[in-house]
Amino acid sequence: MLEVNQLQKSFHDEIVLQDISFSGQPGQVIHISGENGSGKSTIFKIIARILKADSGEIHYDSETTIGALIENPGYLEFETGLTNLSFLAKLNHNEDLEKIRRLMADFGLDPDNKRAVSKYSLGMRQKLGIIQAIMEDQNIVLLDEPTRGLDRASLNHFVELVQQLKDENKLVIIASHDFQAGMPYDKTYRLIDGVLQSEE
Ligand SMILES: Nc1ncnc2c1ncn2[C@@H]1O[C@H](COP(=O)(O)OP(=O)(O)OP(=O)(O)O)[C@@H](O)[C@H]1O
Repeated sequence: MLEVNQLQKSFHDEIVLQDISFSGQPGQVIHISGENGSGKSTIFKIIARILKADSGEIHYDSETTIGALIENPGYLEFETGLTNLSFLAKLNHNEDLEKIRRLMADFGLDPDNKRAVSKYSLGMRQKLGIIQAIMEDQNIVLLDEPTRGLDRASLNHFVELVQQLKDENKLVIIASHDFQAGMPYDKTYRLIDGVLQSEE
């Protein structure tokens, strides 16, 4: 479903990705760990086609949709969380308001709360970002440091959410510094010096 072959990427003279190859299938959960600046976000940006690799190839089916939480997504700061998510889904003509409301409520965000996103905490913003990456039933879900700022209950819900995505046959790829206990990982990699090392 996703094939990543021999990606290379440099910024100016700095080689960030030397040789990145891996593949993922529907229903798999993949973890990529690595230190700050090792290139995790760069891999996601290339898969999401925000950034071009210097060489190498990415293959996925033409009907595949990608959801992504990468770095700090921008929002309409003076609007509510629900308005923001609904707006983003409408841009793709793919709004399922009931689903958005349910995803928010399940994650402890009251969809009817009138608080503007500018007043959201880091964890609340992360939840919006995670919901945005899955609310349109995307087939491949890329989550970059998704658990930043999440409290214990939200972490537990996140683990359940990833299991649900797996059960729904999504391919979920998570990048983070550390290993989250209880996650249903099928493959784990460590990104070191621009190369992915399998941890199995
Ligand atoms: N647009 C860019 N221009 C120049 N250098 C960049 C650019 N994007 C990333 N880099 C550099 O590439 C390296 C990898 O960055 P990247 O954000 O992919 O790492 P990361 O593993 O996601 O880091 P973190 O864990 O801190 O989020 C860093 O040295 C960064 O400074």
